[in-house]
Amino acid sequence: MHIPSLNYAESLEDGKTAGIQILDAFRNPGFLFVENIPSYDSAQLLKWTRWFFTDLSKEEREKLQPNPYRGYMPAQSGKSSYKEIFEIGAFENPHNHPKEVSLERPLEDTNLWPENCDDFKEFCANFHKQMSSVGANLLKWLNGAVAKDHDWVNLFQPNSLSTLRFIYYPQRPEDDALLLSSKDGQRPLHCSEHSDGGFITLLSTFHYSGLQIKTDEDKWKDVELEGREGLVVNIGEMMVRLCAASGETEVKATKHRVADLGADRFSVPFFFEPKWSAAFDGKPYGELVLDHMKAFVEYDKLHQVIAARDSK
Ligand SMILES: O=C(O)CCC(=O)C(=O)O
Ligand SMILES: [Fe+2]
Repeated sequence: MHIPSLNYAESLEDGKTAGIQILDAFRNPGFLFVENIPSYDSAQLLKWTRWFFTDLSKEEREKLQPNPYRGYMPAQSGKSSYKEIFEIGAFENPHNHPKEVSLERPLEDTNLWPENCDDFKEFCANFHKQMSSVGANLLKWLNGAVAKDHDWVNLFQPNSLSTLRFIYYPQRPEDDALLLSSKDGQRPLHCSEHSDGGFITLLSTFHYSGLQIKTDEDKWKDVELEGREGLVVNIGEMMVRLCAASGETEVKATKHRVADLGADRFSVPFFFEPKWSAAFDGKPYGELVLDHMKAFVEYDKLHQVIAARDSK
C-alpha cells in the first residue's frame, strides 16, 4: 500500500500546512513518508550500516556489549524477531570508561564505539543530529495542528534520550525453531508484530521490502515505496497519549512487522524521544521508561543497575 507523503523542504516554508498533513497521516493509516529532506543521504547510511554488521568482525561487534543501555545486541535464534542491533544516543564519554553510568539517569548511558572508527563516529554524530532536527520539526508542525497552547518541543530539548538504532536482519540459521515450524505454512518474521512505544519513529528502509502495516480491517499490507528517497515515519504509544491530553484522540500507533523474505535486510530507525526530565503524569519521562523496561529481558544489565540503585 502507499502511505501519504510530506515534502520536507516545502514544509520548512509552510509549517501550518505540514501540520495538517502530518495529523491526517497519523490518524490514518498512522504512517507517513517524508521526502525531499536536504542532505539526507541513504546511500551513505547504508554504506556505514553494512560496514558495521558485515565488514567489522563478529568479535569486534561483541566487544561493544558491556554498557547497560547503549551498544550492541547479537541475534537470538528461536525468537519471534531475528536481528542484530547497534544503538547509540547523544551522550559521549570522553574518558572512555564503558561501565560507568549515572545511577540517577541510567538512560543517559554513553556510547560505545569500535576501535579506530573516527569516520563512522563522525557520520553517526551528524546523522543523529540530522534526525533530531527532522524529528523536532515534525513535532513542531504537529504541535501547531493539535495543541497550540502547549510547547511540546520544549519536552524534547536539550539532551533528548533519542536513539539511533542500526538493525541487521540476517537469514535465520537452518535449525532455527521458528524457521522449521514455518515450513508448515506460517510465514516467519524478521521482526514480530508491535507498535512503537515512544513518540516519533523515523525509519530508513533503503530499497528493502518486508515492512508491513496492519490496516483497520486487521489485514497486513506491504509498505510500497518504489525506490523513493526518504523516511518512513510513524508514532508510538506515548505520542498517542501526548495528543490525547490535548483532545486529539484519532491518531494511532499503528501495528507493524517485518516479513522474513529469506534474504539479509538492513534498516535504521531513529526513535525521537524527550529529555529525561520532561514531566509526564507527574514523573520524569526517564523514570517512566525505566519502569516500562522492566518487562524486557534484553535490558538485563539496566535492571541490575536499577536494582543496585533502588537497594541503596
Ligand atoms: O526494520 C524495519 O523496517 C522496522 C523496524 C521497527 O519497526 C522497529 O525497530 O521498531
Ligand atoms: Fe517499530
